[in-house]
Amino acid sequence: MKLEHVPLSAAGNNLVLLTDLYQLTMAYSYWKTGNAEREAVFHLSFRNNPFHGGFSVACGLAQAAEFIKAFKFSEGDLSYLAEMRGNDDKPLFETAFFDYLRNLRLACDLDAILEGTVVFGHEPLLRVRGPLLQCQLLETVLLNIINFQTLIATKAARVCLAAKGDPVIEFGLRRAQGNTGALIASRACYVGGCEGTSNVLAGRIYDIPVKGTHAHSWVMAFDDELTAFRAYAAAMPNNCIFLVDTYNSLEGIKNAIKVGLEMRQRGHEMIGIRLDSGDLAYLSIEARKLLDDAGFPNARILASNDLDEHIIASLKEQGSKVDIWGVGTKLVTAYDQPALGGVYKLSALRNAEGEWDYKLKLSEQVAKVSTPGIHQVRRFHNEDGFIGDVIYDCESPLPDEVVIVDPTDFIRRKHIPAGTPGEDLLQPIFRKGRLITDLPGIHDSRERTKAQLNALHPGIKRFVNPHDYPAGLELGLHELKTQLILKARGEA
Ligand SMILES: Nc1ncnc2c1ncn2[C@@H]1O[C@H](COP(=O)(O)OP(=O)(O)OP(=O)(O)O)[C@@H](O)[C@H]1O
Ligand SMILES: O=P(O)(O)OC[C@H]1O[C@H](OP(=O)(O)OP(=O)(O)O)[C@H](O)[C@@H]1O
Ligand SMILES: O=C(O)c1cccnc1
Repeated sequence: MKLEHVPLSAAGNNLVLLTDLYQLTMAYSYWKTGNAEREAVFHLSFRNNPFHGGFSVACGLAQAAEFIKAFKFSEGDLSYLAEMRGNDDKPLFETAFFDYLRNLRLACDLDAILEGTVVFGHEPLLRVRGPLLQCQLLETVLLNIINFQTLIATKAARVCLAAKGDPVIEFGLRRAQGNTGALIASRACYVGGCEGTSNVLAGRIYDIPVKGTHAHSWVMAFDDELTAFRAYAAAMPNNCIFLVDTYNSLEGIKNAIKVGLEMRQRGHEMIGIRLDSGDLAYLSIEARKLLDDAGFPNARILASNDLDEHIIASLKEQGSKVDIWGVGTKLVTAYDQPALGGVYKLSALRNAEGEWDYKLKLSEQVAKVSTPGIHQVRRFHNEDGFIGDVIYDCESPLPDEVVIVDPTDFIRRKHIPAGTPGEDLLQPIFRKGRLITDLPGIHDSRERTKAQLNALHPGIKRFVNPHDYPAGLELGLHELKTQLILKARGEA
């Protein structure tokens, strides 16, 4: 049975205080200075694809939507805030602010790129529009949700690409970053392309197929390996993948074959074996020969042991005969890049005359200068797949012939001829705080990842020096940004 309501944490769905204190002190100050209700636009984006890769996979929208739906300050939350003191030992917040928070109902619009969509640096994954105070209160938790899940879905997609269509099972729970991190990592791994997880609660909560073998402790609990395999086959004849490396892998394979033949006489078939140490290329090739010669051409060879996309790719190149990959620690902890650097930036604010003031944050580094405006992303394609993404300002219609300008190097441009087909990626999800669409389920999001990766040129998916996918600013938006940079520096 699938759980009807997916709790976001042990505290239930209401995570309104899962934020940085400065969001609340700013919210209070917007309220106090009469700025709380000014209409604002923020975008959530990251600058660089993780793992030195050429693409990322968007993930986390489902949980972000759960958070927004449940957003409400409880009496307990307000009492806690009422106890906070400033450096003069007086209350940090006025009592009247708690009445404001008590009655606060989110009235923001959220537009988002769907889970499982491939995305690139600088593209807005989310656009939040609404009262300034409310948009501000969403910053930290949206970053927390989208940064981690996009990172892990991207890692999973890379591991699955390396496996070239072989099933990948996620085994990460025991070494994941806490139990909530493990659960949500299992979900992101499935969206990214894994076929299942060993994590039973993740399976129940998110409807992910749950799979597994057995541990070394099972073998060690008996006098010898053969006895252990026989006992497992007797107890669990319909789920036998024997872990063969407790003492000696080649002997272990032979013991698995012995027990597999005995199982056959009783009308059962072993699924296969698991290798968990040693040279996985050599051992899998030997295992395949032994299994085939013994009449088990369909027995599967599962490999685990500190795998990641690079080791899997190398094992494939070495001609390994592994056909299922169990990947844990390096996947769910994003071992080689533990965080995605997503940011959430204010880009437009209504002024007293009711017009938009476009906002930008300067930086010495070109890549860190934020982009002003109210953005949408149009993805262009031809019969071979995706050819380029343009970030444009919704207030100015796209020209017939689009010029995409690289946000970190304005000399690099791509021209998209008039009439090239394309779709807008940001889709309306919430209007005035109300969910207005059925979000795709986890299985659809996983299918989307597969289809999206198929539409990317292989050069963009390679692990070493991937080709840069053209994703950047529409020429008019680039020019507007340049003017605003010069103005902010007093050089206009
Ligand atoms: N043929 C291979 N090519 C590249 N990497 C491999 C190959 N075979 C195994 N590996 C990887 O090399 C690493 C070997 O790990 P390690 O040095 O801990 O040895 P081990 O065989 O696991 O020994 P232990 O008995 O301590 O578990 C693992 O990450 C494993 O996935
Ligand atoms: O290496 P990972 O990618 O993280 O995959 C998970 C690992 O966890 C288990 O080892 P562990 O030593 O914890 O238990 P075991 O006795 O069942 O092997 C399993 O055998 C894998 O080696
Ligand atoms: O089922 C397995 O083989 C498994 C589960 C968790 C961790 N390592 C292996």
